[in-house]
Amino acid sequence: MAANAADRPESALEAQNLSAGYDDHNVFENINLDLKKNEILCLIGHNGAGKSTLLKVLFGLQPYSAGNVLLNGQKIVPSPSDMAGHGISYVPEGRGVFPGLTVKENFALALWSAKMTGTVADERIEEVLGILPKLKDFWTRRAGQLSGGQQQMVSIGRAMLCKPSILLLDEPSIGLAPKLFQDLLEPIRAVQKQRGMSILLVEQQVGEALNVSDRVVVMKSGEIIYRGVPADFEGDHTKLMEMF
Ligand SMILES: Nc1ncnc2c1ncn2[C@@H]1O[C@H](COP(=O)(O)OP(=O)(O)OP(=O)(O)O)[C@@H](O)[C@H]1O
Repeated sequence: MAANAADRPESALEAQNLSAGYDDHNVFENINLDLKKNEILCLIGHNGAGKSTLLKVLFGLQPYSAGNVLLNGQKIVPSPSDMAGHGISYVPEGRGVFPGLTVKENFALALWSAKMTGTVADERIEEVLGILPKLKDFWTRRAGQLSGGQQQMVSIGRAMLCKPSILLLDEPSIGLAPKLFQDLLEPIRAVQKQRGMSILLVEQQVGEALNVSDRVVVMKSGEIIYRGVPADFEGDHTKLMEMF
């Protein structure tokens, strides 16, 4: 019997036959990727495969030359401000915290730019500190003086302030030991399940990322060469790494 459309998980953010690149060179062509509601989809692949470019295109930071982007099944032309307005947060590779500001000030700036003030702002901060309580340990320190892992936590915490329905995370593990990365991912996974958030996680630390992902997609030289679930690898993610 054919699957009923109602049985299929709904799409949150979708790339349909998408082509994009830089200058006159396409990094990928006719890519199809569907981030479902309430899932963590892990996108992995070697350096230069096109993963960050795809994330940037989906958030509207980079144009595309062909295809469509769909948000909740509706065609859109993404722009960062519209995407933020739709409850989508993007955490770029390399953290992007304001180094001269304290963690508290980094959060205040994000709340101010999202036009959140007063008790709403206080509640959002409390909520994020509940998800990532370690932030309290360095709340009044300058972000630029924190370790890589602490800065990553600030960057992700800041992205969570607007209670995103979709989170685009570009290599949050960069510069982190596997244990620190695991410590960062676990509370995010917990809140993702609790709130029903969708996360597109670009990663190279495959083992840790697979532990918290629902599905996995492998990209190689601008093409998607594999789609599956972590259980396909029976805990041996080296099989997955051999693909790229
Ligand atoms: N701003 C840019 N201008 C021109 N080419 C770029 C630019 N950014 C990326 N590229 C090129 O696009 C291709 C894909 O890069 P991209 O950063 O998307 O790959 P990636 O899979 O995210 O790699 P990594 O894992 O190293 O971050 C690479 O060949 C890269 O050199």
